[in-house]
Amino acid sequence: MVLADLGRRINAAVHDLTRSNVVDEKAFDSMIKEIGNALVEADVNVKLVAGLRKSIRSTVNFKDLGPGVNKKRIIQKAVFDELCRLVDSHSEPYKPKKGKPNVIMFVGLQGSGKTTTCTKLARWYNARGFKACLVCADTFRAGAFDQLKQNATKAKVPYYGSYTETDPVKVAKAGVDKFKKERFEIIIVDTSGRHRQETELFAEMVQIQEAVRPDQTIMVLDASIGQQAEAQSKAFKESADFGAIVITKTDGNAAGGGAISAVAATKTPIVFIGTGEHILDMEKFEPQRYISKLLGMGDMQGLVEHVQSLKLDQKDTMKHIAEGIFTVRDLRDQLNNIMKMGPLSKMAGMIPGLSNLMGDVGDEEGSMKLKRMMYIMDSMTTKELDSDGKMFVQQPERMTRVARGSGTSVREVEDVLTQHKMMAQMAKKMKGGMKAMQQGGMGRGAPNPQQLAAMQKRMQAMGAGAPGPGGMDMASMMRALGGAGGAGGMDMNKMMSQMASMFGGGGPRR
Ligand SMILES: Nc1nc2c(ncn2[C@@H]2O[C@H](COP(=O)(O)OP(=O)(O)OP(=O)(O)O)[C@@H](O)[C@H]2O)c(=O)[nH]1
Repeated sequence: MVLADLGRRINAAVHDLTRSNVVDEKAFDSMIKEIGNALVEADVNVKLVAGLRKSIRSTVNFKDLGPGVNKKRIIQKAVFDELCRLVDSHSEPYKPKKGKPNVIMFVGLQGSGKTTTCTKLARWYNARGFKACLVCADTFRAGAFDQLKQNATKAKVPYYGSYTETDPVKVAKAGVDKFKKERFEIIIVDTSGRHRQETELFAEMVQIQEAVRPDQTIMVLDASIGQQAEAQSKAFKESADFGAIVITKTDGNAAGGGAISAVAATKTPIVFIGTGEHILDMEKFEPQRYISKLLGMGDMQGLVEHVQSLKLDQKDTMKHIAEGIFTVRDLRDQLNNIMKMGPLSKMAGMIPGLSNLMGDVGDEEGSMKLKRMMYIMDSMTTKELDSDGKMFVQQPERMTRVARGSGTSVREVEDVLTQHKMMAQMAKKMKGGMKAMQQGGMGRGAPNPQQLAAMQKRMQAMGAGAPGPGGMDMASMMRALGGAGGAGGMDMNKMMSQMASMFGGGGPRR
Protein backbone atom coordinates (compact mmCIF):
# COMPACT_ATOMS: atom_id res chain seq x y z
CA MET A 1 0.00 0.00 0.00
CA VAL A 2 1.53 3.30 -1.03
CA LEU A 3 0.89 6.52 0.87
CA ALA A 4 -1.72 7.72 -1.61
CA ASP A 5 -3.69 4.52 -0.94
CA LEU A 6 -3.52 5.18 2.78
CA GLY A 7 -5.01 8.62 2.19
CA ARG A 8 -7.73 7.20 -0.05
CA ARG A 9 -8.62 4.55 2.54
CA ILE A 10 -8.93 7.08 5.36
CA ASN A 11 -10.93 9.36 3.11
CA ALA A 12 -13.24 6.55 2.10
CA ALA A 13 -13.84 5.62 5.75
CA VAL A 14 -14.76 9.21 6.63
CA HIS A 15 -16.89 9.70 3.54
CA ASP A 16 -18.74 6.41 3.93
CA LEU A 17 -19.82 7.55 7.34
CA THR A 18 -20.66 11.13 6.50
CA ARG A 19 -22.50 10.20 3.30
CA SER A 20 -24.85 7.76 5.00
CA ASN A 21 -28.12 9.02 6.41
CA VAL A 22 -27.63 7.61 9.90
CA VAL A 23 -24.49 8.77 11.62
CA ASP A 24 -24.73 6.71 14.80
CA GLU A 25 -22.17 5.52 17.31
CA LYS A 26 -21.84 2.11 15.71
CA ALA A 27 -21.00 3.55 12.30
CA PHE A 28 -18.63 6.03 13.95
CA ASP A 29 -16.80 3.19 15.73
CA SER A 30 -16.32 1.23 12.56
CA MET A 31 -14.94 4.33 10.82
CA ILE A 32 -12.38 4.79 13.61
CA LYS A 33 -11.48 1.12 13.39
CA GLU A 34 -10.95 1.29 9.64
CA ILE A 35 -8.74 4.37 9.97
CA GLY A 36 -6.72 2.60 12.66
CA ASN A 37 -6.28 -0.51 10.51
CA ALA A 38 -5.14 1.54 7.53
CA LEU A 39 -2.54 3.33 9.66
CA VAL A 40 -1.20 0.11 11.20
CA GLU A 41 -0.86 -1.39 7.73
CA ALA A 42 1.16 1.70 6.77
CA ASP A 43 3.54 0.78 9.62
CA VAL A 44 2.40 3.41 12.10
CA ASN A 45 3.15 2.26 15.64
CA VAL A 46 0.14 0.56 17.24
CA LYS A 47 0.44 2.62 20.41
CA LEU A 48 0.27 5.84 18.40
CA VAL A 49 -2.72 4.50 16.50
CA ALA A 50 -4.48 3.56 19.74
CA GLY A 51 -3.85 7.12 21.00
CA LEU A 52 -5.29 8.59 17.82
CA ARG A 53 -8.42 6.45 18.02
CA LYS A 54 -8.96 7.46 21.63
CA SER A 55 -8.51 11.15 20.84
CA ILE A 56 -10.96 11.10 17.93
CA ARG A 57 -13.49 9.31 20.07
CA SER A 58 -13.19 11.76 22.97
CA THR A 59 -13.21 14.85 20.73
CA VAL A 60 -16.40 13.81 19.02
CA ASN A 61 -18.00 12.25 22.12
CA PHE A 62 -21.32 11.11 20.70
CA LYS A 63 -23.20 11.23 23.98
CA ASP A 64 -22.69 14.99 24.36
CA LEU A 65 -23.68 15.89 20.82
CA GLY A 66 -27.04 17.60 20.78
CA PRO A 67 -29.55 17.00 17.98
CA GLY A 68 -28.84 20.30 16.21
CA VAL A 69 -25.09 19.92 15.77
CA ASN A 70 -23.44 19.06 12.48
CA LYS A 71 -22.01 15.66 13.40
CA LYS A 72 -20.42 15.09 10.01
CA ARG A 73 -18.46 18.31 10.17
CA ILE A 74 -17.27 17.61 13.72
CA ILE A 75 -16.15 14.09 12.75
CA GLN A 76 -14.28 15.32 9.65
CA LYS A 77 -12.51 17.98 11.65
CA ALA A 78 -11.57 15.60 14.46
CA VAL A 79 -10.03 13.10 12.01
CA PHE A 80 -8.07 15.83 10.23
CA ASP A 81 -6.81 17.39 13.48
CA GLU A 82 -5.76 14.07 14.99
CA LEU A 83 -3.92 13.01 11.83
CA CYS A 84 -2.08 16.33 11.90
CA ARG A 85 -1.19 15.79 15.53
CA LEU A 86 0.15 12.32 14.71
CA VAL A 87 2.78 13.75 12.36
CA ASP A 88 3.50 16.96 14.27
CA SER A 89 6.68 17.02 16.36
CA HIS A 90 5.69 20.32 18.01
CA SER A 91 9.24 21.57 17.83
CA GLU A 92 10.90 24.33 15.85
CA PRO A 93 13.94 23.70 13.65
CA TYR A 94 16.90 26.06 13.25
CA LYS A 95 16.21 28.91 10.85
CA PRO A 96 19.23 30.00 8.79
CA LYS A 97 19.95 33.70 8.85
CA LYS A 98 20.78 35.84 5.88
CA GLY A 99 24.12 37.63 5.64
CA LYS A 100 26.06 35.17 7.82
CA PRO A 101 27.49 31.70 7.23
CA ASN A 102 25.08 28.94 8.31
CA VAL A 103 26.80 25.55 8.38
CA ILE A 104 24.48 22.58 7.91
CA MET A 105 25.92 19.10 8.36
CA PHE A 106 24.19 15.98 7.06
CA VAL A 107 24.36 12.55 8.71
CA GLY A 108 22.69 9.24 7.87
CA LEU A 109 23.29 5.73 6.65
CA GLN A 110 24.59 5.00 3.17
CA GLY A 111 21.92 5.00 0.52
CA SER A 112 19.44 6.95 2.61
CA GLY A 113 19.57 9.74 0.06
CA LYS A 114 22.00 12.08 1.82
CA THR A 115 23.94 13.36 -1.17
CA THR A 116 20.77 13.84 -3.20
CA THR A 117 19.11 15.71 -0.33
CA CYS A 118 22.18 17.94 0.25
CA THR A 119 21.94 19.09 -3.36
CA LYS A 120 18.16 19.53 -3.20
CA LEU A 121 18.57 21.67 -0.08
CA ALA A 122 21.33 23.81 -1.62
CA ARG A 123 19.11 24.48 -4.62
CA TRP A 124 16.15 25.18 -2.33
CA TYR A 125 18.12 27.88 -0.49
CA ASN A 126 19.59 29.24 -3.71
CA ALA A 127 16.09 29.70 -5.08
CA ARG A 128 15.25 31.69 -1.95
CA GLY A 129 18.09 34.13 -2.36
CA PHE A 130 20.73 32.51 -0.14
CA LYS A 131 24.24 31.91 -1.44
CA ALA A 132 24.52 28.13 -0.97
CA CYS A 133 27.33 25.60 -1.54
CA LEU A 134 28.30 21.98 -0.90
CA VAL A 135 31.25 20.29 0.82
CA CYS A 136 31.89 16.57 0.30
CA ALA A 137 33.37 15.08 3.48
CA ASP A 138 32.78 11.49 2.40
CA THR A 139 36.28 10.15 1.77
CA PHE A 140 35.20 6.61 2.67
CA ARG A 141 33.22 5.68 -0.42
CA ALA A 142 35.08 5.82 -3.70
CA GLY A 143 33.02 7.87 -6.12
CA ALA A 144 31.23 9.88 -3.42
CA PHE A 145 32.95 13.12 -4.46
CA ASP A 146 32.24 12.46 -8.12
CA GLN A 147 28.55 11.93 -7.32
CA LEU A 148 28.34 15.18 -5.36
CA LYS A 149 30.24 17.00 -8.07
CA GLN A 150 27.83 15.72 -10.70
CA ASN A 151 24.75 16.66 -8.65
CA ALA A 152 26.18 20.09 -7.76
CA THR A 153 27.09 20.87 -11.36
CA LYS A 154 23.59 19.97 -12.52
CA ALA A 155 22.09 22.20 -9.83
CA LYS A 156 24.65 24.95 -10.53
CA VAL A 157 25.85 24.93 -6.91
CA PRO A 158 29.55 25.55 -6.04
CA TYR A 159 31.21 22.56 -4.34
CA TYR A 160 34.38 21.52 -2.55
CA GLY A 161 36.02 18.10 -2.13
CA SER A 162 39.32 16.29 -2.53
CA TYR A 163 40.54 13.29 -4.51
CA THR A 164 43.77 13.00 -2.50
CA GLU A 165 43.01 13.89 1.12
CA THR A 166 41.70 10.83 2.98
CA ASP A 167 40.86 12.47 6.31
CA PRO A 168 37.19 13.55 6.16
CA VAL A 169 37.66 15.95 9.09
CA LYS A 170 40.37 17.85 7.22
CA VAL A 171 38.34 18.04 4.03
CA ALA A 172 35.25 19.23 5.88
CA LYS A 173 37.20 21.91 7.75
CA ALA A 174 39.02 23.12 4.64
CA GLY A 175 35.78 23.32 2.64
CA VAL A 176 33.85 25.16 5.33
CA ASP A 177 36.74 27.62 5.95
CA LYS A 178 37.06 28.33 2.24
CA PHE A 179 33.35 29.00 1.74
CA LYS A 180 33.11 31.08 4.91
CA LYS A 181 35.87 33.30 3.55
CA GLU A 182 33.95 33.58 0.30
CA ARG A 183 30.90 34.75 2.26
CA PHE A 184 28.60 31.85 1.45
CA GLU A 185 25.47 31.85 3.57
CA ILE A 186 24.47 28.16 3.46
CA ILE A 187 27.40 25.74 3.67
CA ILE A 188 26.17 22.15 3.46
CA VAL A 189 28.53 19.37 4.56
CA ASP A 190 27.80 15.87 3.22
CA THR A 191 29.35 13.11 5.33
CA SER A 192 30.03 9.42 4.84
CA GLY A 193 27.23 6.89 5.38
CA ARG A 194 28.39 3.24 5.34
CA HIS A 195 25.99 0.35 5.64
CA ARG A 196 25.57 -0.11 9.35
CA GLN A 197 25.67 2.08 12.42
CA GLU A 198 29.32 1.29 13.11
CA THR A 199 31.27 2.89 15.90
CA GLU A 200 33.84 4.41 13.51
CA LEU A 201 31.05 6.11 11.61
CA PHE A 202 29.74 7.74 14.79
CA ALA A 203 33.26 8.71 15.91
CA GLU A 204 33.87 10.34 12.54
CA MET A 205 30.62 12.30 12.74
CA VAL A 206 31.55 13.67 16.16
CA GLN A 207 34.99 14.71 14.93
CA ILE A 208 33.52 16.51 11.91
CA GLN A 209 30.97 18.20 14.14
CA GLU A 210 33.75 19.43 16.43
CA ALA A 211 35.80 20.67 13.49
CA VAL A 212 33.11 22.56 11.55
CA ARG A 213 30.76 23.45 14.44
CA PRO A 214 27.53 23.22 12.43
CA ASP A 215 24.61 25.51 13.20
CA GLN A 216 22.34 22.60 12.33
CA THR A 217 22.90 18.88 11.93
CA ILE A 218 20.28 17.14 9.81
CA MET A 219 19.76 13.43 9.80
CA VAL A 220 18.51 11.74 6.63
CA LEU A 221 16.21 8.75 6.98
CA ASP A 222 14.79 6.52 4.26
CA ALA A 223 10.98 6.33 4.55
CA SER A 224 10.96 2.62 3.82
CA ILE A 225 12.29 1.83 7.31
CA GLY A 226 8.88 2.79 8.71
CA GLN A 227 8.64 2.86 12.49
CA GLN A 228 12.25 1.63 12.72
CA ALA A 229 12.97 5.33 12.19
CA GLU A 230 12.65 5.84 15.91
CA ALA A 231 15.37 3.32 16.83
CA GLN A 232 17.66 4.55 14.07
CA SER A 233 17.34 8.18 15.05
CA LYS A 234 17.93 7.29 18.72
CA ALA A 235 21.16 5.46 17.85
CA PHE A 236 22.39 8.47 15.90
CA LYS A 237 21.27 10.94 18.54
CA GLU A 238 23.24 9.16 21.23
CA SER A 239 26.42 9.73 19.26
CA ALA A 240 26.10 12.88 17.22
CA ASP A 241 23.43 15.30 18.28
CA PHE A 242 21.22 16.47 15.46
CA GLY A 243 18.50 19.05 15.38
CA ALA A 244 16.26 18.00 12.51
CA ILE A 245 15.35 15.17 10.18
CA VAL A 246 14.67 14.81 6.46
CA ILE A 247 12.68 11.74 5.44
CA THR A 248 13.45 10.70 1.90
CA LYS A 249 11.68 8.45 -0.60
CA THR A 250 8.18 9.15 0.67
CA ASP A 251 7.02 8.82 -2.94
CA GLY A 252 5.26 5.55 -3.48
CA ASN A 253 6.13 4.33 -0.01
CA ALA A 254 3.42 3.46 2.47
CA ALA A 255 5.89 3.17 5.34
CA GLY A 256 6.49 6.91 5.02
CA GLY A 257 3.54 7.45 7.33
CA GLY A 258 5.19 5.13 9.86
CA ALA A 259 8.54 6.88 9.62
CA ILE A 260 7.05 10.37 9.90
CA SER A 261 4.88 9.53 12.90
CA ALA A 262 7.75 7.68 14.62
CA VAL A 263 10.04 10.69 14.23
CA ALA A 264 7.30 13.13 15.30
CA ALA A 265 6.84 11.09 18.47
CA THR A 266 10.49 11.71 19.38
CA LYS A 267 9.80 15.48 19.16
CA THR A 268 12.48 15.99 16.52
CA PRO A 269 11.37 18.40 13.81
CA ILE A 270 11.00 16.98 10.30
CA VAL A 271 12.14 19.80 8.07
CA PHE A 272 11.64 18.33 4.61
CA ILE A 273 10.46 15.19 2.91
CA GLY A 274 11.96 13.76 -0.27
CA THR A 275 9.32 12.98 -2.87
CA GLY A 276 11.39 11.69 -5.81
CA GLU A 277 14.80 11.55 -7.43
CA HIS A 278 14.59 14.87 -9.25
CA ILE A 279 16.28 17.94 -7.76
CA LEU A 280 12.92 19.65 -7.23
CA ASP A 281 11.37 16.64 -5.50
CA MET A 282 11.57 17.93 -1.97
CA GLU A 283 8.84 19.53 0.07
CA LYS A 284 8.97 21.56 3.22
CA PHE A 285 7.26 19.45 5.83
CA GLU A 286 4.26 21.00 7.49
CA PRO A 287 1.76 18.70 9.22
CA GLN A 288 -1.41 20.38 7.94
CA ARG A 289 -0.19 20.57 4.38
CA TYR A 290 1.04 17.01 4.45
CA ILE A 291 -2.25 15.64 5.76
CA SER A 292 -4.41 17.66 3.39
CA LYS A 293 -2.37 16.36 0.47
CA LEU A 294 -2.52 12.82 1.82
CA LEU A 295 -6.28 13.06 1.95
CA GLY A 296 -6.49 14.31 -1.63
CA MET A 297 -7.42 17.82 -0.59
CA GLY A 298 -4.45 19.26 -2.49
CA ASP A 299 -1.66 21.51 -1.38
CA MET A 300 -2.26 24.80 -3.11
CA GLN A 301 0.23 26.65 -0.95
CA GLY A 302 2.91 24.10 -1.77
CA LEU A 303 2.08 24.39 -5.43
CA VAL A 304 2.34 28.16 -5.34
CA GLU A 305 5.72 27.97 -3.61
CA HIS A 306 6.90 25.37 -6.09
CA VAL A 307 5.84 27.44 -9.07
CA GLN A 308 7.36 30.60 -7.63
CA SER A 309 10.66 28.91 -6.87
CA LEU A 310 10.95 27.98 -10.54
CA LYS A 311 11.06 31.64 -11.51
CA LEU A 312 8.80 31.16 -14.50
CA ASP A 313 8.60 33.97 -16.97
CA GLN A 314 4.94 34.91 -17.37
CA LYS A 315 5.21 38.63 -17.98
CA ASP A 316 4.55 38.72 -21.71
CA THR A 317 1.73 36.22 -21.65
CA MET A 318 0.03 37.99 -18.76
CA LYS A 319 0.29 41.27 -20.63
CA HIS A 320 -1.10 39.67 -23.76
CA ILE A 321 -4.01 38.05 -21.96
CA ALA A 322 -4.88 41.40 -20.38
CA GLU A 323 -5.20 42.71 -23.93
CA GLY A 324 -7.20 39.69 -25.03
CA ILE A 325 -4.35 38.37 -27.19
CA PHE A 326 -2.83 34.89 -27.13
CA THR A 327 -0.20 34.08 -29.75
CA VAL A 328 1.22 30.70 -30.70
CA ARG A 329 4.41 31.82 -28.93
CA ASP A 330 2.40 32.34 -25.74
CA LEU A 331 1.27 28.73 -25.96
CA ARG A 332 4.86 27.61 -26.44
CA ASP A 333 6.04 29.65 -23.42
CA GLN A 334 3.30 28.19 -21.25
CA LEU A 335 4.14 24.63 -22.30
CA ASN A 336 7.77 25.34 -21.56
CA ASN A 337 6.79 26.45 -18.07
CA ILE A 338 4.74 23.32 -17.49
CA MET A 339 7.69 21.15 -18.56
CA LYS A 340 9.88 22.83 -15.94
CA MET A 341 7.53 21.87 -13.17
CA GLY A 342 8.38 18.21 -12.86
CA PRO A 343 6.19 15.13 -13.26
CA LEU A 344 2.59 15.92 -14.05
CA SER A 345 1.24 13.38 -11.58
CA LYS A 346 2.97 15.24 -8.75
CA MET A 347 1.58 18.57 -9.88
CA ALA A 348 -1.87 17.07 -10.11
CA GLY A 349 -1.63 15.82 -6.52
CA MET A 350 -1.16 19.38 -5.33
CA ILE A 351 -4.28 20.67 -7.02
CA PRO A 352 -7.54 19.61 -5.40
CA GLY A 353 -9.52 17.45 -7.77
CA LEU A 354 -7.06 17.48 -10.64
CA SER A 355 -5.82 13.89 -10.18
CA ASN A 356 -9.34 12.69 -10.99
CA LEU A 357 -9.51 15.00 -13.95
CA MET A 358 -6.26 13.77 -15.50
CA GLY A 359 -7.49 10.22 -15.50
CA ASP A 360 -5.06 7.49 -16.43
CA VAL A 361 -2.69 9.51 -18.58
CA GLY A 362 0.75 8.57 -17.29
CA ASP A 363 3.70 10.91 -16.83
CA GLU A 364 5.58 9.41 -19.73
CA GLU A 365 2.71 9.68 -22.17
CA GLY A 366 1.91 13.18 -20.99
CA SER A 367 5.44 14.48 -21.30
CA MET A 368 5.92 12.82 -24.70
CA LYS A 369 2.83 14.65 -25.92
CA LEU A 370 4.20 17.90 -24.52
CA LYS A 371 7.55 17.37 -26.21
CA ARG A 372 5.97 16.73 -29.62
CA MET A 373 3.92 19.91 -29.26
CA MET A 374 7.15 21.79 -28.52
CA TYR A 375 8.89 20.28 -31.59
CA ILE A 376 5.99 21.52 -33.70
CA MET A 377 6.18 25.07 -32.41
CA ASP A 378 9.99 25.07 -32.62
CA SER A 379 9.63 24.37 -36.35
CA MET A 380 7.53 27.48 -36.92
CA THR A 381 8.89 30.77 -38.20
CA THR A 382 8.99 33.86 -35.97
CA LYS A 383 6.08 35.30 -37.93
CA GLU A 384 4.01 32.18 -37.39
CA LEU A 385 4.84 32.06 -33.67
CA ASP A 386 3.81 35.65 -33.11
CA SER A 387 0.60 35.24 -35.08
CA ASP A 388 -2.92 34.40 -33.97
CA GLY A 389 -2.65 31.11 -35.90
CA LYS A 390 -5.11 32.10 -38.66
CA MET A 391 -2.40 32.09 -41.35
CA PHE A 392 -2.29 28.29 -41.08
CA VAL A 393 -5.95 28.07 -42.06
CA GLN A 394 -5.43 30.48 -44.95
CA GLN A 395 -2.29 28.63 -46.14
CA PRO A 396 -2.60 24.95 -45.14
CA GLU A 397 0.73 24.17 -46.85
CA ARG A 398 2.32 25.85 -43.83
CA MET A 399 1.01 22.99 -41.67
CA THR A 400 2.57 20.41 -43.98
CA ARG A 401 5.92 22.22 -43.80
CA VAL A 402 5.84 22.40 -39.98
CA ALA A 403 4.86 18.72 -39.70
CA ARG A 404 7.76 17.72 -41.95
CA GLY A 405 10.21 19.98 -40.09
CA SER A 406 9.22 18.67 -36.68
CA GLY A 407 8.98 15.00 -37.61
CA THR A 408 5.28 14.91 -36.67
CA SER A 409 2.03 14.59 -38.59
CA VAL A 410 -0.25 17.29 -40.03
CA ARG A 411 -2.90 15.97 -37.67
CA GLU A 412 -0.69 16.76 -34.69
CA VAL A 413 0.01 20.26 -36.01
CA GLU A 414 -3.74 20.74 -36.34
CA ASP A 415 -4.19 19.59 -32.74
CA VAL A 416 -1.69 22.18 -31.51
CA LEU A 417 -3.48 24.88 -33.46
CA THR A 418 -6.86 23.77 -32.10
CA GLN A 419 -5.45 23.90 -28.58
CA HIS A 420 -4.07 27.36 -29.29
CA LYS A 421 -7.38 28.55 -30.72
CA MET A 422 -9.22 27.39 -27.63
CA MET A 423 -6.83 29.25 -25.38
CA ALA A 424 -6.90 32.36 -27.54
CA GLN A 425 -10.70 32.38 -27.19
CA MET A 426 -10.29 32.02 -23.45
CA ALA A 427 -7.83 34.93 -23.40
CA LYS A 428 -10.36 37.07 -25.24
CA LYS A 429 -12.98 36.29 -22.62
CA MET A 430 -10.58 37.00 -19.79
CA LYS A 431 -9.53 40.37 -21.17
CA GLY A 432 -11.62 42.53 -18.82
CA GLY A 433 -11.06 40.43 -15.72
CA MET A 434 -7.31 40.27 -16.09
CA LYS A 435 -7.06 44.02 -16.53
CA ALA A 436 -9.09 44.60 -13.40
CA MET A 437 -6.89 42.19 -11.48
CA GLN A 438 -3.72 43.81 -12.69
CA GLN A 439 -5.04 47.23 -11.79
CA GLY A 440 -6.24 45.95 -8.45
CA GLY A 441 -2.76 44.68 -7.69
CA MET A 442 -3.71 41.01 -8.04
CA GLY A 443 -0.23 40.24 -9.28
CA ARG A 444 1.29 41.59 -6.10
CA GLY A 445 -1.12 41.32 -3.22
CA ALA A 446 -3.82 39.02 -1.89
CA PRO A 447 -7.01 38.56 -3.89
CA ASN A 448 -10.04 40.50 -2.67
CA PRO A 449 -13.16 38.67 -1.38
CA GLN A 450 -14.99 38.90 -4.73
CA GLN A 451 -11.98 37.49 -6.59
CA LEU A 452 -11.70 34.74 -3.99
CA ALA A 453 -15.36 33.84 -4.34
CA ALA A 454 -15.09 33.69 -8.13
CA MET A 455 -11.92 31.59 -7.97
CA GLN A 456 -13.48 29.26 -5.45
CA LYS A 457 -16.51 28.75 -7.65
CA ARG A 458 -14.31 27.88 -10.62
CA MET A 459 -12.19 25.50 -8.59
CA GLN A 460 -15.24 23.68 -7.31
CA ALA A 461 -16.61 23.46 -10.82
CA MET A 462 -13.35 21.77 -11.77
CA GLY A 463 -14.07 18.91 -9.44
CA ALA A 464 -12.49 20.03 -6.21
CA GLY A 465 -15.58 18.74 -4.49
CA ALA A 466 -16.96 19.54 -1.09
CA PRO A 467 -14.95 21.08 1.70
CA GLY A 468 -12.72 18.57 3.37
CA PRO A 469 -12.23 17.86 7.03
CA GLY A 470 -10.59 20.35 9.32
CA GLY A 471 -12.27 23.31 7.73
CA MET A 472 -9.80 23.18 4.83
CA ASP A 473 -12.40 24.25 2.32
CA MET A 474 -11.59 25.97 -0.93
CA ALA A 475 -11.98 29.43 0.54
CA SER A 476 -9.29 28.84 3.13
CA MET A 477 -7.01 27.28 0.58
CA MET A 478 -7.49 30.26 -1.64
CA ARG A 479 -6.82 32.52 1.28
CA ALA A 480 -3.61 30.61 1.77
CA LEU A 481 -2.73 31.87 -1.67
CA GLY A 482 -2.87 35.42 -0.40
CA GLY A 483 0.03 37.44 -1.64
CA ALA A 484 1.00 34.71 -3.99
CA GLY A 485 -0.57 36.17 -7.13
CA GLY A 486 1.22 36.43 -10.46
CA ALA A 487 2.71 33.23 -11.74
CA GLY A 488 1.64 31.21 -8.74
CA GLY A 489 -1.79 32.53 -7.97
CA MET A 490 -4.22 33.44 -10.69
CA ASP A 491 -2.40 31.50 -13.35
CA MET A 492 -2.98 28.17 -11.69
CA ASN A 493 -6.63 28.09 -12.68
CA LYS A 494 -5.71 28.64 -16.28
CA MET A 495 -2.92 26.16 -16.11
CA MET A 496 -5.24 23.50 -14.71
CA SER A 497 -7.64 23.86 -17.58
CA GLN A 498 -4.75 23.79 -20.03
CA MET A 499 -3.20 20.71 -18.57
CA ALA A 500 -6.44 18.83 -18.18
CA SER A 501 -7.52 19.43 -21.74
CA MET A 502 -4.09 18.77 -23.22
CA PHE A 503 -3.62 15.44 -21.54
CA GLY A 504 -6.94 13.94 -22.40
CA GLY A 505 -8.52 14.48 -19.01
CA GLY A 506 -11.66 15.66 -20.72
CA GLY A 507 -11.27 19.31 -19.74
CA PRO A 508 -12.66 21.05 -16.74
CA ARG A 509 -16.17 20.12 -15.70
CA ARG A 510 -18.01 23.36 -15.95
N1 LIG B 1 12.39 7.87 -5.14
C1 LIG B 1 13.26 8.60 -4.45
N2 LIG B 1 14.57 8.33 -4.55
C2 LIG B 1 15.43 9.07 -3.84
C3 LIG B 1 15.00 10.13 -2.98
N3 LIG B 1 16.11 10.66 -2.40
C4 LIG B 1 17.17 9.98 -2.89
N4 LIG B 1 16.78 9.02 -3.75
C5 LIG B 1 17.60 8.02 -4.47
O1 LIG B 1 18.23 7.18 -3.53
C6 LIG B 1 19.48 6.73 -4.01
C7 LIG B 1 20.57 6.96 -2.96
O2 LIG B 1 20.73 8.34 -2.80
P1 LIG B 1 22.15 9.00 -2.42
O3 LIG B 1 21.92 10.46 -2.33
O4 LIG B 1 23.21 8.53 -3.31
O5 LIG B 1 22.37 8.37 -0.99
P2 LIG B 1 23.48 8.67 0.09
O6 LIG B 1 22.82 8.57 1.41
O7 LIG B 1 24.19 9.92 -0.20
O8 LIG B 1 24.46 7.47 -0.07
P3 LIG B 1 26.03 7.48 0.17
O9 LIG B 1 26.58 8.63 -0.62
O10 LIG B 1 26.43 6.18 -0.38
O11 LIG B 1 26.23 7.63 1.62
C8 LIG B 1 19.73 7.48 -5.30
O12 LIG B 1 19.41 6.63 -6.37
C9 LIG B 1 18.73 8.65 -5.25
O13 LIG B 1 18.32 9.07 -6.52
C10 LIG B 1 13.59 10.37 -2.88
O14 LIG B 1 13.10 11.25 -2.15
N5 LIG B 1 12.77 9.58 -3.64
